[in-house]
Amino acid sequence: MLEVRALRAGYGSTEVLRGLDLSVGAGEIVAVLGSNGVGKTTLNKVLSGILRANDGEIRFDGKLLTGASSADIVEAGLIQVPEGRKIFPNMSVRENLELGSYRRGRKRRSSNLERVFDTFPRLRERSGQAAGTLSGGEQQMLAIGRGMMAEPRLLILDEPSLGLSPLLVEEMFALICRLNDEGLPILLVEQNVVQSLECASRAYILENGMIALSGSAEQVRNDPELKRAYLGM
Ligand SMILES: Nc1ncnc2c1ncn2[C@@H]1O[C@H](COP(=O)(O)OP(=O)(O)OP(=O)(O)O)[C@@H](O)[C@H]1O
Repeated sequence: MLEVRALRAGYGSTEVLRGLDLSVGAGEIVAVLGSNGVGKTTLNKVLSGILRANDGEIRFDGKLLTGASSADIVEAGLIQVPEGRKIFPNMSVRENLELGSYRRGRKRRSSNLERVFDTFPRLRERSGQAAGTLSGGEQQMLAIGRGMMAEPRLLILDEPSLGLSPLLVEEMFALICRLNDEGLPILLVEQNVVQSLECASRAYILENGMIALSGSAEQVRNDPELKRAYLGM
């Protein structure tokens, strides 16, 4: 459903993405993995319409989205949960969630809210609480819940495990796997190679703005170069 071809993007004269190809099929969970500064966030900025591509193509269900506005991208169902969660700490959990559905009518908003509360009972329990008082794991759930409120056809997660304790990281990946089991396609952009490869069906390793390695999670996990560089084996 998502096809990215020969994508080039950067900041001024600094090119960060240098001809990147990737795809996500219906029902898949695909990981884009790489260490600090390889261009993961830059890729997400381009996919969400915040940063303009210099060259290449982004298609979603055949529709060309390169150069489209963020509003059109969201309308197409390509929904991103940004790195660092970007929740509003002084607003309640419910108000934060409702922002995710602000383009929908009241009825749709409230049925989306029920669906999110069913997926995240902890958010229901804390719906009236200021979002800033939630734990780090709960804030990440809130960010994902807000993404779900926008009725995603594909969910892009930018480093969802960042800053979480090991136990919460386990919980977060279990949640991501569950959302995908329920049929939601996911592009998982992560530094956590081990956990992501357990969850993903396919993976891409991003290095210097290009795909250095790709294949099934199994193939990528067993690649000798990856084992040496990322897993210290
Ligand atoms: N606004 C910007 N202006 C100039 N250069 C930038 C800007 N944002 C990022 N960069 C540079 O682009 C490169 C890729 O950054 P990017 O944030 O995409 O990496 P990343 O893989 O997401 O890393 P991290 O895991 O640290 O978020 C880095 O060298 C970074 O310094």
